[in-house]
Order: sequence, then structure tokens, then C-alpha cells
Amino acid sequence: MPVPVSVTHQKAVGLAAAQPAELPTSGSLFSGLGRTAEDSTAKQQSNDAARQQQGAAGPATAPQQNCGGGGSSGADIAVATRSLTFSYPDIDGRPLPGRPPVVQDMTMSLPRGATCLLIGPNGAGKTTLLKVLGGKHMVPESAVSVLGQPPFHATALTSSGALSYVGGNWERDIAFAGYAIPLAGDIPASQMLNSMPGVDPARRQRLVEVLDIDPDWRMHLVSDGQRRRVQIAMGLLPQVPFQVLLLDEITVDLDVLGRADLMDFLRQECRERGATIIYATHIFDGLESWPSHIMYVAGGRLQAFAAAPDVPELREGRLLELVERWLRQEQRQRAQQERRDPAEWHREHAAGGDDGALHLASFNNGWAAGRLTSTLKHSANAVMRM
Ligand SMILES: Nc1ncnc2c1ncn2[C@@H]1O[C@H](COP(=O)(O)OP(=O)(O)OP(=O)(O)O)[C@@H](O)[C@H]1O
Repeated sequence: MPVPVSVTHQKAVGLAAAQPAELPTSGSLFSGLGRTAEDSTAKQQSNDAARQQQGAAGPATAPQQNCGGGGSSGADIAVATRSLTFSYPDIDGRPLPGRPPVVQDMTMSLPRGATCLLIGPNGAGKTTLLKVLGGKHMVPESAVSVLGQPPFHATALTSSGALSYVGGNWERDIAFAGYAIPLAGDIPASQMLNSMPGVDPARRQRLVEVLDIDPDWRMHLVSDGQRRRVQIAMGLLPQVPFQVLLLDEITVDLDVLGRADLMDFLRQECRERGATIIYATHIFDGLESWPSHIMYVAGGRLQAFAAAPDVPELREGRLLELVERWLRQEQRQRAQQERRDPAEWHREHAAGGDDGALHLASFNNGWAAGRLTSTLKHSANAVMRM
């Protein structure tokens, strides 16, 4: 039986819970700022000092002034990565040949109470990053810390509901029927919502109201957006309300009102309880005032990470403009890269980076049963290759 593990880079060692982030914020990515990581850190330290003077430090306000955790204690950090690198494995457990890691050398930390927008083009690695943070893929214990613990190894984090990942469509693979079959049994919504043990009835009722769920909905007759509302409620219900919530474009099917109410509710949860949310999305309208932090990923790398007050476009209601500029820039860079010598590109990426020493910590994270045809395409087995 293959053990679910992953292929990682050997640089990922020694995450201390209270490590300040190496802020990858780049001045050129934020208009009118010219701000460097050092500037951000200095500003943050002065903000921290001002907060101490005012005696106003607390989980609800701290993230507004705290980008990467510099100046924060370990207990204040909700999510941290250090040199996090992750590759999906081929059928033999080794990285897919010729493909760079999907997440590369990512170092950051996010304080408790933060509402962080995760932005990036299609295929940037957002879902993969959220799944790694959500404990769905194994990486070295030293590479990721959520609430002070490695999320894959500390299973109580996810089983208790303290760490929750809500993403993708509510679907599953069913043998002989196909992949990604929508979950659509003839089950009333009320039965699903009541099936979770130990839930505070007031919280359940609140979620039903926020998400405007009709308990009489039958799950095989609902629309995509209605199914999504129940899915989100189930993700937010557990007995221990989330401390860290990872949302992977969950609002895509929701109407404008449903989305606005949900985002308000989530921000309130962070302010009142010091919970932390990372939200990956491609829909930006009306989100300018939502995030306390903004994180931009492209090509598997963290390209920018900033506290909201440091991003003029957020203050000025021009988030969409900022994202469009980032994506166009990424598109241009990708086009240039593709024009480069492909052999050189292959050597650089397949070798796992500058030192060329890709370390196979372990194999077979993405258990490949049933996916033989897709994985054989990359296999060294010439006879079976499609
Ligand atoms: N199970 C998998 N096996 C191999 N490669 C994968 C797997 N899942 C994703 N990838 C690859 O990883 C890369 C990043 O995918 P990911 O889904 O994390 O991107 P994303 O930023 O969430 O994209 P989108 O915005 O389109 O949802 C893509 O190149 C994708 O092909």
C-alpha cells in the first residue's frame, strides 16, 4: 500500500514557529510604492511600536499592520511556510519529468485574524498551495506550520475543524461512473446540516441565514449555486469553529447578494474570534475592503505579499486594475521564458533549482490509481506510453 507522501526540496528545513517572513513584496509590483521588503518591515515595526503605545494590540486589529509576522510572536502566527516546495509525483512517486515544482521555495507567515486574498493566474499553484496548507499533501514538518503544527501530520487540526479547507466542486470519483461526479443524492439540505455532531444550533441557524439556505432543498434538485451554499455551510459548521479557513474560489456560483453576505460574515468571524482566512479567487469586485493581506502567486512562486494598507490600489478601489497588471506582466514573462532555449529551461527546472539537487523525501503523494493513462504519458516505459 503506498504511503501518501510527497516530493520535496531539501532546502525545506527547520521552520521555527515564530520565524519572521522573508517578505517577497516587490516595489515594482505595487504602483506608487517603490517599497521593498526592508521598507515594509521598518514600517511594520513602527506600526507595532505605535500599537503598543496605544495598548491596542489584539487579534482583530493586528493583521491590518502586520504583514509577515516580523515583530509577532509565534503564538500570533496562524500560517507559516518556510522554503516550501512541492511537486506532484508521477506514477513512480518521482516528480513528473520536465515539470518544475508546482510550489517553489515559498516563505511567508500570516498573523492570526488575517483575511488574506490569494491571487494568481490559472495554473499558478493556488489550489495546490491551499491543499498543502490544509494538510492534504504531505510535506516535511519543517516546511509548513498552521497554528503551530504541521497540518498533514497533526491530524487533530483538520479532524477537529480548527483547520478547514473548502474548495472545488462538491464531487467525488466513483468507480466505473467517472471522475468528479457532483454530489447529488436525494438528501434534504436539513438532513445534511443536522448530520454533523456537536454543532452549536445558534451557529447552524446563523449559517443557514447568511447563506440563505432552504432546509427543504433536495440535493439532487438544486442548482449549482444552491448546492454550493450547502457545501460552504457544511465546511463552516464543525463543532470547533475554524481557526484557519482555506477557501478555494468557493463563491464562483453564488449570486451577488449571497457572495456579499458570506464575505461580510467571514470577515466578522476573523474580527470577533481572531480566525484567519486565506481566500483564493478570480472575482474581485467589491473585495477592496475585505482583505487585511494580499498574496500574489505566479509560476508557483510567491511574487508579492503585503498588508492591505501598503497596497494603494486597495485603498483606492482599484484592485481589479492591480490584478490585471500583475497577470499581464506574468503573461509577458511566461512568453519570454517559453522563447528561451527549451533544453536549458528543462535542465533548470527538472533538476529542481539552482543547486540541481532535488531531494526525494518520499514517494507517492498523489496516489495514481485509475489515472494510469494520464501518468503513463510521462512515463519512461516506452511500450506502455500512450
Ligand atoms: N493532481 C495533479 N497532478 C499533477 N499536476 C497537477 C495536479 N493538480 C494540479 N496540477 C498542476 O499544478 C499546477 C498548478 O495547479 P493549481 O490547480 O494549483 O493552480 P491554480 O492556481 O489553483 O489554478 P486555477 O486558478 O486555474 O484554479 C498546474 O500546472 C496543474 O496542471
